[in-house]
Amino acid sequence: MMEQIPLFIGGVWRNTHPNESIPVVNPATEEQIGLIAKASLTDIEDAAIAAEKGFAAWKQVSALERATIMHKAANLIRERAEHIARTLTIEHGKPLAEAMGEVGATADTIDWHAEEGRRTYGRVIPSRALGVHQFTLMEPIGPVVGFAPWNFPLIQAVKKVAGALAAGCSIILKGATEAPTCAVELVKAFADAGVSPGAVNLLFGDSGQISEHLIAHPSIRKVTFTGSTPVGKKLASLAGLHMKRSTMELGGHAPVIVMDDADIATAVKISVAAKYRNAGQVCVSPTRFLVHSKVFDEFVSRFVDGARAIKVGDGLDPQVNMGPMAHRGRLKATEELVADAVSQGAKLETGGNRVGDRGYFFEPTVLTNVPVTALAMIDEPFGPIALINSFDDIDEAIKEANRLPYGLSAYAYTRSLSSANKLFNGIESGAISINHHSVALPEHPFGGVKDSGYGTEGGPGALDAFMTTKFVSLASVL
Ligand SMILES: NC(=O)C1=CN([C@@H]2O[C@H](COP(=O)(O)OP(=O)(O)OC[C@H]3O[C@@H](n4cnc5c(N)ncnc54)[C@H](OP(=O)(O)O)[C@@H]3O)[C@@H](O)[C@H]2O)C=CC1
Ligand SMILES: O=C(O)CCCCC(=O)O
Repeated sequence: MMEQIPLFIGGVWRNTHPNESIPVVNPATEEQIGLIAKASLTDIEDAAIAAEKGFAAWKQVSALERATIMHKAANLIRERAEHIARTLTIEHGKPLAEAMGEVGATADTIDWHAEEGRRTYGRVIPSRALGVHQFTLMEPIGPVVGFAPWNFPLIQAVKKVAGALAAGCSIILKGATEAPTCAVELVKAFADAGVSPGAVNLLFGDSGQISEHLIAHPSIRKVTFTGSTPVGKKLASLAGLHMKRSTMELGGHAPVIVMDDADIATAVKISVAAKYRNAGQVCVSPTRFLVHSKVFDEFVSRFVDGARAIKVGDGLDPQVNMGPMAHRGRLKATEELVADAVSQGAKLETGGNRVGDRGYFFEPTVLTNVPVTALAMIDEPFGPIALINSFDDIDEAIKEANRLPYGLSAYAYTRSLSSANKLFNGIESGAISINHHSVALPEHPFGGVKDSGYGTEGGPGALDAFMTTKFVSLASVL
């Protein structure tokens, strides 16, 4: 039996006619494993109306009760973790251990936002006049539409859903087509935990149609998107046109600066694991390695050994460290990026080829001496490709780090406090990790600068993105 993946609108699961379905493919086997209900315009409009009703109900639920319901949802995710992780691996391709990590992080993200929802404090403002009380209230902005990407279809979905619900908003989540079941499980956990009908809704389908209809819709007050920079610019323009608040978490092309005083063995060990995690389909993936010429040969040699030691295969195999690319398009794009770099003079140190002829597997790849005109040095590679070049001077490295319009994440390795200081002040990025690789935890603000977008998810200001400030000036009646 083919798995049927439904929509969720106004507290009711809804299937569409099988002719209006989108196939789900296992990227490790290329077998069709499911059919997703594709939302019609009527479904999309119904979701907007449901989200408006859901907002009216959910904002009346006390912050404490909302937190209790959200904690219950987090625990349901934990209870169902094995099933959710397994389907995530089958649909997306990532190794089971990575999928389990994503499920665990999802539950933690819900818990963290639930508690933040109990602390949406306003401020008291000393008034200039006697008998006048002035203060601010933080109010939920209203129904939100959130778009989850396919690379982390669960953790990037929950940041939007948990943020909205904790603030007292309702949300329509557009789930990732490549790995839809985890979005269904996420929404199911909230429904089973007792969120108001319509507070969480789930759509799949034509992302262009969904975004155009909902961003323009008068009921929708906020859009939050994780995905590519070109699509983000389009949605941000649409949001501007309709005066909707937006958060845009877009692409990256993270530089990694390795100084000559760094612990090279550690830098390589951390970087190899981070580079090939999720087959490199990570917006904060370390990508442009800029290595001091004095340690370049040692770094490359160790890195190549690390890349060759990675076992590629079906993510359900516990021995596997790297699964397939999530969809056929990424495989083709990765092949093209490697061919282009080599044709422009880059040296292929290892990898560079598709693995087998079934499944979207690609070898962990290392390219060195890559010209800055190579496409991989300009566009986000979003695949298992490490690009390693050398530098002699820290200012030169910072200049190269800032060359691209992206500014999401950056990494550096050095034992010198003065170099570290220069690097974290000089590099234009939303985040920088020095001497380790910090993953995005719920308490960390996550977002980019320049073409990597604006606004942050998580961290101390997580709920601000879903709230408005109301100023109240109250005079006593004389
Ligand atoms: N920042 C990040 O985490 C991510 C970055 N990317 C970047 O995007 C590149 C290409 O990814 P790819 O999926 O092939 O291409 P796209 O740029 O077409 O799609 C990127 C994401 O945006 C969604 N999307 C596309 N058009 C619209 C729209 N009009 N309205 C709303 N959502 C839309 C897609 O959903 P759908 O597939 O349903 O159309 C998908 O999730 C990657 O190489 C990477 O650089 C991609 C995913 C995540
Ligand atoms: O959307 C992305 O690609 C970034 C997700 C980061 C997740 C993590 O570092 O754990």
